[in-house]
Amino acid sequence: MSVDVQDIVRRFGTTAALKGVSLSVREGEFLALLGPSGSGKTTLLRILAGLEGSDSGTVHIAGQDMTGVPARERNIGVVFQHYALFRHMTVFDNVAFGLRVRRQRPSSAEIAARVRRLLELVQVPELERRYPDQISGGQRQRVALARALAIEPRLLLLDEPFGALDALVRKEVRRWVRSLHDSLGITTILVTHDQEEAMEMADRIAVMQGGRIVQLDAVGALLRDPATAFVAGFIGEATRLPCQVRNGVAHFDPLPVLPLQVALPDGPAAAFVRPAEISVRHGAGTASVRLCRTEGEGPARLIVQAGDIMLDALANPGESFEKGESCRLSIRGSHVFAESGERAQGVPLAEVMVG
Ligand SMILES: Nc1ncnc2c1ncn2[C@@H]1O[C@H](COP(=O)(O)OP(=O)(O)OP(=O)(O)O)[C@@H](O)[C@H]1O
Repeated sequence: MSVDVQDIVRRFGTTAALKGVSLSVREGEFLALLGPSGSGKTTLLRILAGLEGSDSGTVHIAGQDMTGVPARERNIGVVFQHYALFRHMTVFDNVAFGLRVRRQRPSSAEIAARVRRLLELVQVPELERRYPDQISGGQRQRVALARALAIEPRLLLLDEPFGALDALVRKEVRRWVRSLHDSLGITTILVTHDQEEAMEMADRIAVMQGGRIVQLDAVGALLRDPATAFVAGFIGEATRLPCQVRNGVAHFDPLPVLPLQVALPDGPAAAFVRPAEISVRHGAGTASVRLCRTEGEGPARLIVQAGDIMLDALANPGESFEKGESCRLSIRGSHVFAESGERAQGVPLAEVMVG
């Protein structure tokens, strides 16, 4: 089902948790709400679920206005990180719960058949008689998901559902949730502050900052074309380099980095440079290699110190550096933001001259 949010505002006392959020989620889409702590992700999710009201704005689900529709009538499955299973109920009873409290309660045989199908689906059929504290964290998340799916929701809301899992299990469970989404086709919204998780799971990502959505795009577009300096720094790896623009050239002084051609007005700016955009060469220079780490077959990852700034960089394939080695730096490209918010691509001056 599609979700359409228009201009939602939500205040808690003097705190504006949401400052006018609009969002359209397509039917069958997997969308992530990604942002730092306090950016309003959970508040938005709770408003969609009907667990929280808004001061103004509207929510439509499948074209239906949700104003005044209580949570239990929205037919939405919700999984929270701390939405613990009922401890005094078996796994079976936890999953059956949503069906038993329905106004039109299915027969016991129907409930049993559906619960068993769901436990098969989430791959824990053998656990139905266990209690929540007799199963692992990953299994608990699977059961919580089965419970959310039991009501055959038209929309699935996941609020940091993998946060309590250790790194290895988290990776496995999130791949599995994505493939489950692909086979069931339920529109899904995931709240997370983990960009790797959002990038791995979602079709599109809504980046939130300070109660607003600052950009909504596919991962590739967020990396290629960040709308604001915040997005450029928050999505993907990038080093922020302060610079001064003078006559269309960004100078990094006092850093030993070659200036870039940039179409921005004169004044202070910030360049966001990804590791692959930094070229490090052997040779006496004013930068030095602090760390050189080889990972598998890819190029070595470097941390290079230039003045007070540490830059993440990649070595050329096959090349490695000694710790402490002096080196020369140049930047192949970057996203540059003026203080006014204006943005431009920074390109090497040499290339401009050659081109
Ligand atoms: N019930 C509440 N009472 C008062 N303030 C609240 C309440 N709920 C949220 N807030 C405030 O609203 C803002 C947004 O909170 P929200 O939980 O939506 O952020 P979040 O992006 O989900 O953060 P996190 O990643 O830490 O969960 C925060 O400043 C928070 O302190």
